[in-house]
Amino acid sequence: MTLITSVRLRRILDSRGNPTVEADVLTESGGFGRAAAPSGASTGEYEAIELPPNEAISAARKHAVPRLVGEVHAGNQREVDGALRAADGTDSFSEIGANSAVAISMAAAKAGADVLGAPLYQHLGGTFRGDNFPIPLGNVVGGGEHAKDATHIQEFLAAPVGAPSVAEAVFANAEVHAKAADILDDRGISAAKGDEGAWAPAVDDAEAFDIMAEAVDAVADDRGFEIKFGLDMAGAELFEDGEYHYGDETKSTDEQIDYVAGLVDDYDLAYVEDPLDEDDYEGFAELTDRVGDKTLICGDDLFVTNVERLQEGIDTDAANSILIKPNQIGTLTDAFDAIELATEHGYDSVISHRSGETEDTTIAHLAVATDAPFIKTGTVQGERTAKLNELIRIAEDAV
Ligand SMILES: O=C(O)[C@@H](CO)OP(=O)(O)O
Ligand SMILES: [Mg+2]
Repeated sequence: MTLITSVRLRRILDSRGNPTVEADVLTESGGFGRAAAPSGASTGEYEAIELPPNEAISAARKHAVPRLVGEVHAGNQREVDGALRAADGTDSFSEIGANSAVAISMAAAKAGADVLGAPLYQHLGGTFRGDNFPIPLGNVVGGGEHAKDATHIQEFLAAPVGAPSVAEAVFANAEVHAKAADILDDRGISAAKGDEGAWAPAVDDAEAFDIMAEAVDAVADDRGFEIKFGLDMAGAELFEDGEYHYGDETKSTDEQIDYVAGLVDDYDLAYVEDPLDEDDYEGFAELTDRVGDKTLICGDDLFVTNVERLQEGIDTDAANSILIKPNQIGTLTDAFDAIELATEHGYDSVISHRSGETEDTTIAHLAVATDAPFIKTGTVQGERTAKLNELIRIAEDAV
């Protein structure tokens, strides 16, 4: 029934206006799935390789499509992803591109779900999934690699930890985003938007903390549930020649650890992603030892959704949370394996978008299917709301 009979690949636009890979997968019994690859700007050094879409498409047509069509079943994700790995032959998908691989992997999953007539989250997670929903971490203010002349810290994220439902959480994050605009306005600060729709004002990081604290408190009061905030520091982007650079100011690794530990206490941060460089397991471990009982210390560029890098983190107590980006590793199978390993060791998984996105909603389904406690997929802007609105629909059983 789910034998793959056709794989089509094309270039479409992503939210930055760059071309990306979209895949259509068809099965013997007429099941259809379509998915597109996202793309990062602050990419980790150890991520799977994204090729220029033209190259990724022609290489996948040559090497992968013949191993899929008439050969594997869309309903058997490990078989599909195994064929993609075999077709590529490298650890990093440098032959067919992680962008082709992830688009095909996700499209096959959707085709498998279509044959069953089941929503994707149920196909991926089984019938007992769909009652628990992730808390959405929403990017409200930011800069770094996602916006010029804005904050050094890449993302200030609203975290509606007390929201009674996923819909309430999604609406609360949008309100925090709107409240931050009001506060900026009151202070006479104009702000463009960064790649993910967050405000990108030319303020220093200290002022951004102030604005976030005020915005989340105001919306929490109004809504009547707890809203905290967190950060993606994208530490690897700040780190150069052995120091962390904040414009003209620099911090040594020890100073950076003290700084982040102080921020966790001062602002009661719910979440800190990539506080340190992507090679610094030791620094991560020290910070986790100091504040890991009060906040999530999450590895993005540190782990790159890779089970070997995650295992090293587990062995060294480097963090207590992992960011999961399917395109960082290339297939849904690999992403699932990372989530399972994380869960087994008490790490919280945060399923994540990329700064370059499409209307694809796979990550919303992945989060529900795996019972992930968090999802990071923006606050406003169509390619972000596509996932947030899909979560609301899943909660209502309306997908
Ligand atoms: O660093 C991150 O977590 C992501 C998404 O917010 O950014 P990018 O996709 O640019 O790597
Ligand atoms: Mg990150």
